[in-house]
Amino acid sequence: MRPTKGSDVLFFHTFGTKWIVLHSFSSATELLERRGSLYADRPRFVMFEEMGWAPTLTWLRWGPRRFSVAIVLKIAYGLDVDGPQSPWIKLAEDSSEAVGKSGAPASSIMDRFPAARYLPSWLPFMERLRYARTWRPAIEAITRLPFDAAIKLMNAEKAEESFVQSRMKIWFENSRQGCPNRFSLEDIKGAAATILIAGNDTTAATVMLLVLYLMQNQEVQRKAQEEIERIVGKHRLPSWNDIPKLRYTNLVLQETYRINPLSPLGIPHASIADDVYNGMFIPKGTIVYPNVWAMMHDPKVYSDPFRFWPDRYLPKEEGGNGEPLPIGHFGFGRRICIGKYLAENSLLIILATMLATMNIDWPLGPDGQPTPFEPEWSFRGQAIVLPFGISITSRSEKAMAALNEEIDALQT
Ligand code: HEM
Repeated sequence: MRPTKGSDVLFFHTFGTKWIVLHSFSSATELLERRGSLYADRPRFVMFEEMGWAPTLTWLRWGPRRFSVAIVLKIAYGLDVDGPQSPWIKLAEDSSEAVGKSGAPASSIMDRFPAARYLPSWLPFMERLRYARTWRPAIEAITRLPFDAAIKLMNAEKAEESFVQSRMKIWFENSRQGCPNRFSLEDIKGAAATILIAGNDTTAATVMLLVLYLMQNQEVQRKAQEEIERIVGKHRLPSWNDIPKLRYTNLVLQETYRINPLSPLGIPHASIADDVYNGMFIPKGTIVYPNVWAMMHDPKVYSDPFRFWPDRYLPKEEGGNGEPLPIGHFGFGRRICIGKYLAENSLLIILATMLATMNIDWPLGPDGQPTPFEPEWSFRGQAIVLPFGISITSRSEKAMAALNEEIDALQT
């Protein structure tokens, strides 16, 4: 590979592995979207295999298993979370913890030298192998336990329509008729676990970011609340029909994606064949990281990029700066997040409901006044804000009554 001066692509070799990091929207769109079929593979995630992740869709190589993507959005198991003590909550929390702190995908010594997984884990430089082994039971539990519970419901003929149920029906029927199955039981388990993990963890982490930025930016919160009052009124909760009309609220979400993309370096792709980009030769098997963080904070695209300012996307005549909505936080091309519409809709209805029902402020200090503080972050793999204190007051009795009614209806 030969770099061109001032290139938006950084490349390097480490012990026989070729890497490129894409720093601009244009290089990421050209390679991962327009030439997407060439970059649809994943590198091998040896450390994640050690953690017990192997059958999970996000880490799968490109190939016939891709069929799962079309269907994985269906709700995974048909199981209920019956209250805050539900064992499924603890299970999901453990796996989130494991993912959140496992480091950037494909970046451990084992990913470079797969044989390193057989070295003793007590060696000082094998910290990530120790981490993988410590968390392996949590990953295995989330792959196995809800799946077993869904099968139990099926056997008792109590199962509701779910992803696992529909796939298992096909699997059993093919087996009964002696027809080959295009997917294995491990594929079904992995795809179902993906819904749970990829969906739960990312959405929850983004809700925490929304709360943080609303707390830190009181004027943005007021402006979004005014929009909710104008479109929804004060006497009911926002509904799905309101969502497309909540333009500023949507910009608050877009600005949250931009200012802190959860996967700052994306999830790496790998190239399937040799390619040439801007005179640069990219050999087959190169690991490709989109540097989403750099794209989202490029001062040539976003003025004052570290300022949380949803108005930046509004046209100039409306007091904004006409800047482009962020892309890349859900990935690129053929491996783009399949849950993006589900995630976006869930986040918008949560955000609109929070804005309608509560004022979010800094936590109160000993003097009873809102007291600003610096939140703490974890940047191991995902960029997530750690739990922090807030103060919440209800906005209107009617909105709170409507919220309580909804909660009661969910619990019965
Ligand atoms: C705010 C929420 C979310 C964010 C920021 C997010 C982000 C991402 C990113 C960056 C990727 C990698 C894309 C690439 O390689 O180019 C990805 C992949 C994926 N996401 Fe999400 N995601 C979110 C929610 C969800 C939800 C709700 C689901 C499922 C219900 C989901 C399922 C998946 C799956 C299955 C993949 C792997 C796709 C593949 O490898 O082909 N995600 N996501």
